Amino acid sequence: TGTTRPQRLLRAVQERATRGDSESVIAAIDHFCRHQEWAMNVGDEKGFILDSVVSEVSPQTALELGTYCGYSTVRIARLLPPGGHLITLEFNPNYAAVARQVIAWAGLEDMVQVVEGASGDWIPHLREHFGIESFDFVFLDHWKELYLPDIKLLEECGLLRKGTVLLADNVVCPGTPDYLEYVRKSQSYESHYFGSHLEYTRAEDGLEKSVYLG
Ligand SMILES: O=C(NC/C=C/[C@H]1O[C@@H](n2cnc3c(NCCO)ncnc32)[C@H](O)[C@@H]1O)c1cc(-c2ccc(F)cc2)cc(O)c1O
Ligand SMILES: [Mg+2]
Repeated sequence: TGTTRPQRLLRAVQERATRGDSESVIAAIDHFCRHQEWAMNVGDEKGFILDSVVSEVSPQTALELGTYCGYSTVRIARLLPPGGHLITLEFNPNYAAVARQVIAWAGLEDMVQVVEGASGDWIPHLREHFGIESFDFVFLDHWKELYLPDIKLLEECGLLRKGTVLLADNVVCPGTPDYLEYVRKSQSYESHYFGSHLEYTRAEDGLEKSVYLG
């Protein structure tokens, strides 16, 4: 019973990054994934696109589906405006435990709430539990076949408002065909594809940005 990859990723952060310096945490994870072990973080190339969308939206309320080790959580939280807050849902307790430590190492624990549990169970309770009216920004990076059911649930729960920006990872690799068809065909969304590459590789992948029109 050795360590898990997320635990080895966390150790790389604690050994290489400076406490409280979110840029060094991001760099340490990218270094680990390029030179030690590949891991399914959004990565630096797609991460740069994520940064630009988060900076443009400057969300007061943000939601992430699928925390994993907290890499994209740190990328988003470091760019939140004053008073901004990010809720990230993660149903694997071991991943959640690693993510909390990565987020704390980056010094961003005050802006982030890691919620342990399944998105389908939690989304209907976010308003009552966290006093959220609606989300300004949603990052989707959990199981790919759940992107579509989860945004439909967000719609039904009234957690999207005119102008809410959804950003979805992996719409090419592994791919999210039903989600893509829905947001690109629906009159309720204005969608745009940002071509890029699968994290730390030369394979094609990209992010889909979809603005909810109400
Ligand atoms: O599969 C990928 N991501 C999945 C992420 C899952 C994380 O999200 C958590 N999670 C899952 N479902 C839920 C849920 N709700 C569902 C339960 O109700 N509620 C809350 N949290 C959830 C998991 O516990 C993980 O922490 C992926 C693959 C490749 C890839 C590409 C090419 C390859 F060759 C290999 C791999 C690249 C990527 O960027 C990828 O994101
Ligand atoms: Mg991903």
